[in-house]
Amino acid sequence: MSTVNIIKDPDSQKEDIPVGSRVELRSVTKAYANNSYTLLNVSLNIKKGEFVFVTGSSGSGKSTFLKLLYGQELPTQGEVIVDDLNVEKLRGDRLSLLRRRIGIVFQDYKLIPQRTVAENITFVLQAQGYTRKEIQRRLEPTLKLVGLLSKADRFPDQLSGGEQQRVSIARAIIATPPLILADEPTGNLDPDNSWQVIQILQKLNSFGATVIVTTHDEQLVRKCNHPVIQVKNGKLSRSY
Ligand SMILES: Nc1ncnc2c1ncn2[C@@H]1O[C@H](COP(=O)(O)OP(=O)(O)OP(=O)(O)O)[C@@H](O)[C@H]1O
Repeated sequence: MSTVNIIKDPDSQKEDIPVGSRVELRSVTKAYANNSYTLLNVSLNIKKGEFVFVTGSSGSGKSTFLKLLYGQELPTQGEVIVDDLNVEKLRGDRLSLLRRRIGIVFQDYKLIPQRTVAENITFVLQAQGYTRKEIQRRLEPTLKLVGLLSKADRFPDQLSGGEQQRVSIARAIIATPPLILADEPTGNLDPDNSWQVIQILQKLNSFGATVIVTTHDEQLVRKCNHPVIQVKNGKLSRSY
């Protein structure tokens, strides 16, 4: 397992991102209770440090794929591996530790309305027992990276949608996770804001994080030169 380094230089997060995670699906089938199957016997590898898009029509299974990676859903059959960990076998503390190594970004931001930008971003670190000093040390470079240094004291309803999504990215990455999962992060954004979000994710990827982004936005996918995993009829097919 790669180690999570600590942010040292406020002007450069490059040293802070650990070596990215490796992801593997081995003959995975996922069937929900009232449903035939969403994924059927799929195998897939995503290497450390890759940036991949996941596309597919509504209901095809994109979110399910991400949920399997962070243990929100368990496979009906097969194995889901993140780094050297079999996600299904993790329980309690070990599952929490895996989740600390994964930054998750959602389409609807999931910010706490009564808390400021800074509080939203640092809330998780507080819950994880980071010292106040360490939290402060991480906050500024993270705000800088997402372009929100001047808005740390605002509340979510005082921000645009694009800014809110950047807060949610900051929250996902402040602990410098080696794996970033973004589920339709641009689904509520206009093209300019979408592009900003993708550029931030690309920057984190250039620092070493493995990044997996689900999207419906074919234009965005075409604009970037990243591998694409298409989810269709229970299968995952990779473009390269
Ligand atoms: N908790 C659940 N219980 C039962 N069925 C579910 C559950 N979650 C998802 N499904 C079903 O699994 C299929 C895949 O859902 P999923 O959310 O992964 O698709 P998606 O590709 O992310 O869709 P969208 O693009 O609309 O977000 C759908 O048919 C959905 O109804």
